[in-house]
Amino acid sequence: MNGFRWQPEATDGAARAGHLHTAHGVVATPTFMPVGTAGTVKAMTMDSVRSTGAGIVLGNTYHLMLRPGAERVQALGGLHRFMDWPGPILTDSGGFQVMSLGALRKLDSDGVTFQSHIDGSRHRLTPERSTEIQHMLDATITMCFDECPALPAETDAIAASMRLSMRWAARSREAFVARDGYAQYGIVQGGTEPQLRAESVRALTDIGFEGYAIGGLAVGEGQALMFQTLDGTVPLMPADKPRYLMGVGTPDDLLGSVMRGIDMFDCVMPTRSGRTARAYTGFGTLNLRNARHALDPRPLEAGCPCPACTRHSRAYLHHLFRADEILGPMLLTWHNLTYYQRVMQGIRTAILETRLGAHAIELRAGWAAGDP
Ligand SMILES: CNc1nc2c(CC[C@H]3O[C@@H](OC)[C@@H]4OC(C)(C)O[C@@H]43)c3nc(N)[nH]c(=O)c3cc2[nH]1
Repeated sequence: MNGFRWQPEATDGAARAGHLHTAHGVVATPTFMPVGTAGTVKAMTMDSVRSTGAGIVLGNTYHLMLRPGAERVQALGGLHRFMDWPGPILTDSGGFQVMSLGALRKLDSDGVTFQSHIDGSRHRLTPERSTEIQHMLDATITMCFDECPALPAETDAIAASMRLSMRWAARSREAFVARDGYAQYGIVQGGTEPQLRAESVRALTDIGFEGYAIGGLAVGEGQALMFQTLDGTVPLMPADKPRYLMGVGTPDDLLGSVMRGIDMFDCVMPTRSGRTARAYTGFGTLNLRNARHALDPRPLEAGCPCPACTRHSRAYLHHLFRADEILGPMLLTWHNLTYYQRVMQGIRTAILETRLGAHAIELRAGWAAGDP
């Protein structure tokens, strides 16, 4: 019996609330996973990440294999000890980053050869090597090595790419070393084509994984097409396993995706925006570099428990960004991650109380209202 399991708790329509039990602790779902690409959630200490309410953080094969190197992280005790994060860690398999970051790359049916965007050195990733690297990192949740095709693309190109990813999923599963409380997720591909998505779900469930991700989305297709693809794909996925939508998204994306049956999310938005003075709040987003904040003594968001909101004013945050002070990105990243966790906690409570529909209307009204 693998100690890893997703325990359902309540449903409201297609939305689910539950607990993910792993070797590194239990996490409530739906959950938002802060992105810790190179072994750090940028501008945050692990204590501050924990204080936002985050349960799982993300790491990444591509970045860590290039620097400091998977063998070094393993020699130092694995990623949990390296970054001092005792909770669960999910690592992405690197394929997506090679396609979006690798300087030069050659894709073949066996894997991908690429040049590091850091120093130009040559590397190769295959399903076996990606799975081995994630094992060396001691990832709690390992992702299959896949190819995420750029959209829009011809249907036959999407089909060929999905079928390659399914062959790579089988090889990733073969290479996976099962351990109690650890998991490997398959990644559903197929672009926005319902039949191809259905074929991909069948291929992955035939192999059998502890969880299933939906990949190939949040690549510019837009929210309507993303939701339409979820509507056709999620009902085909195993109901008793966790569902992870990769790379998503804005708070509105999270709400609509939870309502369509998604349990897990990752997105660089709250952290990347925190470094560029964009604040996420219950009344929409705010650009703190804007001059209108220069003399505003109010907290960024009334009721937010984060240090930026409990100890400082908008005027101070505005000053920090105008002065290019490191504390600006630190405080605003802390705020944005806190806000994302509060959104997920509010959605989770609404599911437990079977009032997600009403809660969704309240959230959307707040986002539309703008700054009070
Ligand atoms: C933003 N939209 C988006 N991201 C996607 C990802 C990667 C998600 C990773 O990329 C970073 O977000 C840009 C995150 O930070 C690290 C830690 C690098 O990992 C996260 C995907 N990954 C795989 N393996 N397969 C996919 O089909 C896929 C689709 C995505 N769509």
